[in-house]
Amino acid sequence: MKTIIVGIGGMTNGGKSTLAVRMHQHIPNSCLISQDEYFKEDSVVPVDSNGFKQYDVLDALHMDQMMDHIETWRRDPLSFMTQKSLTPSESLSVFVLIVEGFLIFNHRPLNALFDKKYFLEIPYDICKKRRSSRVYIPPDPPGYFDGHVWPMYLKNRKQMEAIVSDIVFVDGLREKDQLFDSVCNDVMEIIEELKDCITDQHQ
Ligand SMILES: Nc1ncnc2c1ncn2[C@@H]1O[C@H](COP(=O)(O)OP(=O)(O)O)[C@@H](O)[C@H]1O
Ligand SMILES: O=C(O)c1ccc[n+]([C@@H]2O[C@H](COP(=O)([O-])O)[C@@H](O)[C@H]2O)c1
Repeated sequence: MKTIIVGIGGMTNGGKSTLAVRMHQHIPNSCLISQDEYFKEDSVVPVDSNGFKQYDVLDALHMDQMMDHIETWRRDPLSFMTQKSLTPSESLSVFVLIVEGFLIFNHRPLNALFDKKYFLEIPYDICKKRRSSRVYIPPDPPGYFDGHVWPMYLKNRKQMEAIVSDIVFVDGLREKDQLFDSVCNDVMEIIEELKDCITDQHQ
């Protein structure tokens, strides 16, 4: 049995969830873990001097819990799938974990686990526009994008680039189907190579 962990990182509204969900639906024996599901409760997230909640930092996330879940998958991907009510395919040779989120490459212990890293990027104006039509809980207060989200993106990206080198940057402006085809085909090629290795070992 072989495993592969694929990171779908990128800026807010870059298209991470859209791509990752579709990849999960397409790739046999894959599981999906989304960083958005690990945000701390609003009451414990600090506020800056301008009154903006500091959500766009690793400290606003339960990264310990996220790492525990990833570790559970690594120990036994088949039972992880079963626990998530996912049906394993008949060919059980390669298990795939897709990890999606805006700060996945900023957390060093997680960073070390990826076999392949993709980062979706879009320009400032498109990002601001996409974000303005999305409703978070709690919703973005007026001025939040320019006062917190964008400056933190620039800071986090700089930090990411200082600690990671092998990221494949993906243009998030590409049409959804095209974007999916290029990233998913790339991952499927890696899976096929791993399957060939397994076959060779058994011959
Ligand atoms: N390739 C794309 N082209 C145009 N719009 C997209 C694309 N990918 C995602 N979107 C749209 O952008 C918004 C944010 O997408 P989402 O996948 O939730 O982003 P993220 O998970 O990175 O925050 C959604 O309205 C989605 O439909
Ligand atoms: O999901 C939540 O609980 C949540 C609560 C407050 C804010 N967020 C925002 O979620 C953003 C990251 O998610 P995403 O899908 O936009 O990449 C980040 O920019 C945060 O400001 C998310």
